[in-house]
Amino acid sequence: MLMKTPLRSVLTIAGSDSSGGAGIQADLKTFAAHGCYGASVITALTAQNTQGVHGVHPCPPEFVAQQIHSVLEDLEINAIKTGMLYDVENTKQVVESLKTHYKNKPLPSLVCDPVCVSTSGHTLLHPESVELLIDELFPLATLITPNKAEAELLLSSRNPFADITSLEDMLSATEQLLSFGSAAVLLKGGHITSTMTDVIRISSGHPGINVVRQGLYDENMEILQTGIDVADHPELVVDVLYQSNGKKSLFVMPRVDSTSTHGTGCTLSSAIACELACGLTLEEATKNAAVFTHMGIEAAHPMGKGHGPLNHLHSLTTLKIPQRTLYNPYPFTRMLIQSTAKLWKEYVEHDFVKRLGRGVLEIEAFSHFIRQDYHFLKYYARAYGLLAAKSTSFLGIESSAQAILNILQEIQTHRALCESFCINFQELENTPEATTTTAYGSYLITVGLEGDATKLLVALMACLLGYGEVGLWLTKEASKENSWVVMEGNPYKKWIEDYAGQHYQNAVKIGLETIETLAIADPPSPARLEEWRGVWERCTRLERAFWDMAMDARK
Ligand SMILES: Cc1ncc(COP(=O)(O)O)c(N)n1
Repeated sequence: MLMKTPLRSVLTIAGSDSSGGAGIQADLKTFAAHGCYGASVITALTAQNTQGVHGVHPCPPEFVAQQIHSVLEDLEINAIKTGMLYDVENTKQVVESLKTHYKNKPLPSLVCDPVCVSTSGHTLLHPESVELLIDELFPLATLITPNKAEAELLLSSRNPFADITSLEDMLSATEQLLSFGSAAVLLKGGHITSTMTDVIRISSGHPGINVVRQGLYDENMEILQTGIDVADHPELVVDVLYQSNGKKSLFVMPRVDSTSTHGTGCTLSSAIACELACGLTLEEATKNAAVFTHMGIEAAHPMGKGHGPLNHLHSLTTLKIPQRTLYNPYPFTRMLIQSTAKLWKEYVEHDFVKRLGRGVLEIEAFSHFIRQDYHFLKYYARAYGLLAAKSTSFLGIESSAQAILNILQEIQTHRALCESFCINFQELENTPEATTTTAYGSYLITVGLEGDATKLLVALMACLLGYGEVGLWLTKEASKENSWVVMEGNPYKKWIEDYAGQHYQNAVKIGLETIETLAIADPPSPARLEEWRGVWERCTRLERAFWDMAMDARK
């Protein structure tokens, strides 16, 4: 018999959004994207679209009770999420049904998204229900996930003029919200702009606080650039998690400038419920769910005339979307680059590269580099051989074989280039291999021997992509008026042209397409993703070291 991993079931109790971006529809899509089975209890129907909510038709409370009963008496539910409850009757009913059903057994993880007002400004919870939500539902909840407006509304019911405008306000608001009785509070920072300075100030003022940097910042918490398309000083979104055991965490993400945010709160709370259903800790669940939601916004398609939905199914469908170039053509690769943005920039904009672009790079440095690169390419080709061995489709084998042929061609170019610099073939072959070359090359072989195809491709991409980036960057700079990059009379012109050329850029494109396909066909677990990030970072570091080595060879 086929062994199956247990399917986790998650229930959403929420309102229906006819336009499919928020509510029940967002929740079920998010459950599916997480590989969870989704059940749903509808509290109200809404007639809405990306421009607003045009009507609400609440479900009779008896029927809400009947739906909950039908689901819970039959299915084993591993986590529950509540969203729009709309009125006093239904809020009361949800609390009562949950209490009745779980009288003699533990309530599964309950994530309560206190949906009060839609992004478009429509009331989704009657004001009289707020007290009930606080007094009756929150004490049952594992987590509540208010945004700024919801937190202000909840707090104002006890304390007039609650106004949350800074990270400090957020911290004190979470503390007050926790006193309403849930086991934890996640206050979402989407409507409050923070900077890294704010995060540093808060974390130094609260020694116990855990800053989860989502892999976007280096150890010194400097703001980084991808070198491709991230602003110099990005505005941040910081979510604050406060647990009743006293643990406080900040989840720091760059702000995505997008109007495709309809359903963001529903998606985040649903993703957390799925992660909790799968047994993750609250902190891990929040971290993964925040990344999931962030990527959903990045991968969104413009839809409708107003605030369109995020892409709930980005992890399943990004590659199948015809015009992938709309916002972010390579989300997985971009995420890798962002995770090592500073290092990446140090590699592709290395002094070696800049001097080469100006045509003033010392011949000793280039000669050392080209000889070592010649040795390195042997490892590189062998690693692609391992990739072919790990491929299970002819397409995979073909693209690895093609990569090897490309490397063999690159070797020919190196030999010709060396001759033009008066280094003959024998001299090239006889050059001793430097430690840095061995370190990098043998690391690729090790990853190839021990890991899966995607991990090996991640290792190979740092070189493939980096050289492509260097070629394009220098060429683009050269085309500017009074550019610092000199092509005429530059002894390294041919080298630049080769990497900016169609042939090499085509190889880069194939590499990108392949890695995105692999990462989406077999979505990584958080642990596996972290491992891939580590491989990426190490290879980027080794690339930087390669050019450091060349610079050290100058007399
Ligand atoms: C049924 C339903 N549930 C929740 C929301 C909130 O979502 P948003 O804040 O994106 O409008 C909504 N608009 N409709």
